[in-house]
Amino acid sequence: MKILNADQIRALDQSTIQNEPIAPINLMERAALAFVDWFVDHFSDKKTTKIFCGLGNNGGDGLAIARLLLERDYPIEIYVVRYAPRESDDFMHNHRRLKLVTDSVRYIESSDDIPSIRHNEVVIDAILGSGLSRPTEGIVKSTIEAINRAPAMVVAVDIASGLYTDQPNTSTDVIIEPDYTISFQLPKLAFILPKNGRYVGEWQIVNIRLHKRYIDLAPTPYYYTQARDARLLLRKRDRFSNKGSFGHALLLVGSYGKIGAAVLSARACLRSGVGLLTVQVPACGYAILQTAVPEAMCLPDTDEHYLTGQSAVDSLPPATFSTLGIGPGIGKNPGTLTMLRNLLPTLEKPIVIDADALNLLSEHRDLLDKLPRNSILTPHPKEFERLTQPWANDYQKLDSLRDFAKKYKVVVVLKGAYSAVATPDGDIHFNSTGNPGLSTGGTGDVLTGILTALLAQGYDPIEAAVLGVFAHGLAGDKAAEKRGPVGMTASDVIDALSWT
Ligand SMILES: NC(=O)C1=CN([C@@H]2O[C@H](COP(=O)(O)OP(=O)(O)OC[C@H]3O[C@@H](n4cnc5c(N)ncnc54)[C@H](O)[C@@H]3O)[C@@H](O)[C@H]2O)[C@@H](O)CC1
Ligand SMILES: [K+]
Repeated sequence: MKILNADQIRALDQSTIQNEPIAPINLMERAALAFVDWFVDHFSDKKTTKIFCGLGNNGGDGLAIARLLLERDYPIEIYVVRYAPRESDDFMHNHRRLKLVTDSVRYIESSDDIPSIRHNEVVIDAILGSGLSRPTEGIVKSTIEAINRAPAMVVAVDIASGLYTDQPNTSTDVIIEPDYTISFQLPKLAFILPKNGRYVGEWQIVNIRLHKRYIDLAPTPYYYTQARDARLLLRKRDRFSNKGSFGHALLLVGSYGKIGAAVLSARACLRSGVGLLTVQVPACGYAILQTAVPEAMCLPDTDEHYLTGQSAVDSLPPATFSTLGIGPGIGKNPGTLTMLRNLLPTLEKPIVIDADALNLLSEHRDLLDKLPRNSILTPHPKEFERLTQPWANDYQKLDSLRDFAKKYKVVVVLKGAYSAVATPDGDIHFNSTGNPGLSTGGTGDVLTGILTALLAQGYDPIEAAVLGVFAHGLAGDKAAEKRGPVGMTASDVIDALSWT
């Protein structure tokens, strides 16, 4: 699914109005109805609901929502925040319609007009939407502050008033802090960025049938991966395939005390469809790996505690494997650095790089230029910061992510809520699955195993990253359903992996 910017959202509305065609007021009605459908589902107990409306089309939505909820016998109080002399045409239109069913529209012009809000009430925020162009001030700001102080549930229409759709807010901006945001048709970039969490709450998209062709043609670097997108990427297996059809991966993983990382990445790789798997671990990990993961072949390194790339037994040269996954648990021993230094220039096919392999890259940046094109790097934000530099806000972080992926021609998976997959072409795919339970040791090793398996099977690296991150998050969600986000472990994530 695409994520469009505020200008494109405006143009999309216009395109819908012209091409469907539909009168603007009817499109607003459709939006209001979609909101109300959600609302009556979630707030069926008909608590007193205070609706705060601005003077633009977000306010127009609010007035239409008020009328529709009145028709459904909700106890509604309507407040219009009068911060400017003029209202939008569709606001006026809905104002007239509302007047036909109720007289009790109240106006907020000064702080004295702001009503008190009690804990068993619900607030609908329709003050400002995607038309926001400057920080909130005056009576808008005071009203937002009063709503934020109130103990009531708050539901934002389209986007929280005061939150920009696609650009950074400053730390002094006053913004609604909703429990829910119900947004129209497409997610907004603002919803996906960590610093905005409290200005978004739980968010949901409702479909208002905006012009599909406009959306299909609209250029954007931002995508949001949902189940149907992931499903399209998943390949079917040929009835006549054999284990040779799905590649032979080599994992270079583990060090003394961290053989668990090797086991987790190997198990995840096998659960993700790799044909054959060889795992090279320091000699101390040999018996552990052979016992814990009997499906994998094991190459003990000549070093007891660290990977050096030298194997005690004969093996294929790394470049002959379908792909490699390097990093989980390897540490930063000088011998391991030498291994990486010798290995990278010999490789031509994309590989997966994680954890301490990334930290070695950030400490020896000349190695970045030696990465095989389209390799997948999987940093968490701290590791990514070490590879680049600190950022002032989430938007700068995205710029930095995109620049890095383009410069080194790699795919970067920035892990976290809504993990971001940045491509060498400058696109960013945000993931929709996953939960805070994934913030536990070993889940990164699992992701490395998954991505290595997908590359080994011949998936294009961007598709592998988008699909692998989605499947990893989904398995995390299934593990959390069973154990709760607190109780789940990386092994539960592996057990919950499914590719259907
Ligand atoms: N255009 C359409 O056809 C549709 C629009 N919809 C609604 O329309 C909203 C966008 O409406 P508008 O473009 O009228 O914009 P808003 O309702 O978000 O804002 C209204 C106007 O307030 C002014 N403004 C900007 N920042 C301000 C600030 N900080 N303080 C005070 N005034 C400020 C601007 O002049 C802006 O146009 C969407 O968020 C959505 O809720 C929906 O009804 C769906 C259909
Ligand atoms: K709003």
